[in-house]
Amino acid sequence: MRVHIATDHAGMELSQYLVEHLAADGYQMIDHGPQVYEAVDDYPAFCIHAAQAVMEDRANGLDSLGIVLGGSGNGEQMAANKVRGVRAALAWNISTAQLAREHNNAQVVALGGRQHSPEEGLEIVRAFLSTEFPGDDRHVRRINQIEEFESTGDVSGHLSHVTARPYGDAEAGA
Ligand SMILES: O=C[C@H](O)[C@H](O)[C@H](O)COP(=O)(O)O
Repeated sequence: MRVHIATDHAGMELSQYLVEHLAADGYQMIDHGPQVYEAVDDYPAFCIHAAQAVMEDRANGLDSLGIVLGGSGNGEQMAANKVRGVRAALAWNISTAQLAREHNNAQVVALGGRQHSPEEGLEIVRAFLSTEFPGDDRHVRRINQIEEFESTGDVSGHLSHVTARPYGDAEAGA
């Protein structure tokens, strides 16, 4: 399996550790940088580039996955999720990594390099990469609703499930 990985300065140590160990596991690792440490570099372009590469591979029939890293993983997840079709999940333990695949069919995992030891980060990423999406109907249905909104900007067809009730100050002003 091909794996695209990107980081910023805050995730570089983890990124290098993951590239080395995942390549030894047999994954085809594509490193989208940065290649040189710069303490003030910015995560969006690196992460977006890696996420785009995942989607390009998938459009060509490859089941590639992606890893985006930073200090928290938050901004990296946000950036990756701006790429059309990407479902990027922030994982902070093995369970959330597995659930990102099992329930959300995430193609990209985000991790915070400042939140985990390299060894722990590797185990979280291994859990993500080795878990399949079983395709349960309820999860497919929910993913389809996200994709519907992404392509149409509208989820009103599902609004029968949604209520918005004002409480507190909002109730007084309603
Ligand atoms: O969500 C963003 C990431 O955690 C970044 O890696 C982080 O904001 C970088 O922080 P700093 O520029 O203070 O090293």
